[in-house]
Amino acid sequence: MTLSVIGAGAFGTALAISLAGRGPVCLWARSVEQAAAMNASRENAARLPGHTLPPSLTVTSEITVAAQNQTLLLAVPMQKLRDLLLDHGEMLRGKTLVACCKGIELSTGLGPIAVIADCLPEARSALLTGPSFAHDIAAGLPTALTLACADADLGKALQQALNTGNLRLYRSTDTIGAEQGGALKNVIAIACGAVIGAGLGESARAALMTRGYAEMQRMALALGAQPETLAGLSGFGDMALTCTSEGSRNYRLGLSLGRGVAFDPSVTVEGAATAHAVAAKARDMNLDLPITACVVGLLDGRLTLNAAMTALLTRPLKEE
Ligand SMILES: NC(=O)C1=CN([C@@H]2O[C@H](COP(=O)(O)OP(=O)(O)OC[C@H]3O[C@@H](n4cnc5c(N)ncnc54)[C@H](O)[C@@H]3O)[C@@H](O)[C@H]2O)C=CC1
Ligand SMILES: O=C(CO)COP(=O)(O)O
Repeated sequence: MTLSVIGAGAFGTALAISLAGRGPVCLWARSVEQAAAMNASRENAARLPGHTLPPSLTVTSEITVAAQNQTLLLAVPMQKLRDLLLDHGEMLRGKTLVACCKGIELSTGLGPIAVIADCLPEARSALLTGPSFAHDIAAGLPTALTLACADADLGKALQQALNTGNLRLYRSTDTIGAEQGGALKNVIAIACGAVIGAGLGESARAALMTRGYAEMQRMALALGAQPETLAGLSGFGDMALTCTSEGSRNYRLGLSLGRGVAFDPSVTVEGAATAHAVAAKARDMNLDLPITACVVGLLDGRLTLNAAMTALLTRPLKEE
């Protein structure tokens, strides 16, 4: 299987480095300058400094070159996925597209697989998601991810093609569960960061993770996900990583909210838009997601952290 990675951010570059250990990989950067700089320095200094690009990895800014390969990994932020698909629809039509983003589209409430189906119905799609920091993958450290694909045979082929020495892939046909787990855990990570940032303690964080997981299940199962998927790498696994590590940008945004300090708006934080998308969807579906609602209130500046904690602690007492 010949491979291209579309999007030369931290994650796209890390995946390309790992996959290049198996054979030639083409990495597409949208700017000519970035592609030239990466080819010259053999590093992605802007997004993933300190990791050398192997010789079998070529960087290009020509989508026609990247689209010569049949299987394309799409590693752009969730809110940019539709633009990418529409901008390059002619080139991507009929390809196998593996979404590598985590989130829910704000304008539609759709996850990555559904956005691909909406924009390019002829494309074959899959999702690669789970607990993994880009710098861990690029450093060759062990990671395990979920490869979700509704077409079981294609899923098996992709699992074989994308598994590398340090990247172990488990497959699933539950694309809804994988999409929802990867998206919703980022919202809970923001909440956990806020609690730690405000000095409310690790017991409070454990409570938020557990009740946050209950919220993730409530939404995902209502959409048709399987509970085992939520309990796997793409759900529980990624929540555990992102809610406990300062390596996570979502968690770091939460820390800033809890400490009352500014956060660099240029950093990709998927959970912010996703929290708003999920809260709107929960209203439409008549689902109660109190932690998500508090995260939205914090992000919008409508709620202080103390008010959010009071709102959560004074909810009616109920069975677990
Ligand atoms: N960084 C990480 O450790 C991990 C990231 N992810 C996911 O990967 C996705 C991408 O994140 P990162 O690579 O970390 O972000 P990043 O901020 O490092 O890079 C994003 C890249 O997307 C490109 N881009 C933005 N808009 C675009 C458009 N309209 N067309 C084409 N390219 C566009 C940017 O130029 C940039 O190269 C996110 O959904 C994230 O949740 C998943 C697992 C790990
Ligand atoms: O999804 C990730 C780890 O699995 C990356 O987390 P952040 O996007 O919060 O940095």
